[in-house]
Amino acid sequence: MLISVPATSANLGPGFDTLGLAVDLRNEIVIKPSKFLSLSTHGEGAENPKIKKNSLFLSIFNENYKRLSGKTDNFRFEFTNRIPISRGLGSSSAVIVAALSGAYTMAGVKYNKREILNQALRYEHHPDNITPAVMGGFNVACVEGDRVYSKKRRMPDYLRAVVVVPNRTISTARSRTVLPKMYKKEETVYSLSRAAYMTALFMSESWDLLRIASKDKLHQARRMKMMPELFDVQKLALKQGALMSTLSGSGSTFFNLAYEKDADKIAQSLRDRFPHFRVFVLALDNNGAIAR
Ligand SMILES: Nc1ncnc2c1ncn2[C@@H]1O[C@H](COP(=O)(O)OP(=O)(O)OP(=O)(O)O)[C@@H](O)[C@H]1O
Ligand SMILES: N[C@@H](CCO)C(=O)O
Repeated sequence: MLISVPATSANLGPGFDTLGLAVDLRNEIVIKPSKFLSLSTHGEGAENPKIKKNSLFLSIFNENYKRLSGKTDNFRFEFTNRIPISRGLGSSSAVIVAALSGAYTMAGVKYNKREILNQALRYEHHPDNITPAVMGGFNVACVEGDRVYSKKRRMPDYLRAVVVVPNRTISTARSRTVLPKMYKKEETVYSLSRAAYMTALFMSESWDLLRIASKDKLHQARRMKMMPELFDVQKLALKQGALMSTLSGSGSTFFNLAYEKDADKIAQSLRDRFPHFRVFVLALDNNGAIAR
């Protein structure tokens, strides 16, 4: 059994805990029945003993496999990690969604994506990464009770994500602590109006107005101050023709949306100026989590 889950970029500027999209950079997990529990890890984090142990995946997989099958069985798990860890590209969501998809599949229980998404909300309480990780595409999502309500729009193949991955991690839990408990009405309206406008732009493929719509006053600048070089990343990406340039999730990655024809030029400028950061040009993903 192969499970594959894409990386995701959440918030997209003003859509804090609400908007997100999937990019074509996937973690893959092969799961096979086995006499003993065994794990192998390749790629991102493979040198880190905590990641190799993958207690996040195992605890969710085991809890749900037992819930669904009534049994405790052993498996071999082969992880190929391509999503940078703790960098704002939804690495934790990918693990959660993979563990749930794996548990349902190995237990032989039929499921739909909505079921996986609602279960994933138990482990990650904001829906903006888990929704595109499950569904693919651009998603607007809200939570009511213990359910995610979301709407997906497929992304066209003439756009690219130019993703700048700094060499330092920022954990989501820590990055949420730098945010205020209360916001001024002006800041709230500034971001709320842009999140609504941005949703309309994505839904109508009006890319050229994203620069205005992607500005935010709730979280970006406050978080970027933890890594001030990010202000220069944003300035350069926009100067080179990015349609929008936003902190990806809680950081440290920067997400730039661009027309395919501009993407390589933007990426090269960013590589030249920030040689210590990794820069990827990625297609957008419309498939979300896959199990086969
Ligand atoms: N491939 C992986 N294997 C094992 N654990 C992982 C893996 N990817 C992520 N994790 C766990 O998730 C944590 C990172 O979650 P965190 O929410 O801080 O970052 P993120 O999901 O990459 O960022 P964001 O939510 O802003 O997009 C890691 O510290 C680790 O515990
Ligand atoms: N909406 C979340 C995304 C990161 O998981 C945040 O900004 O904290």
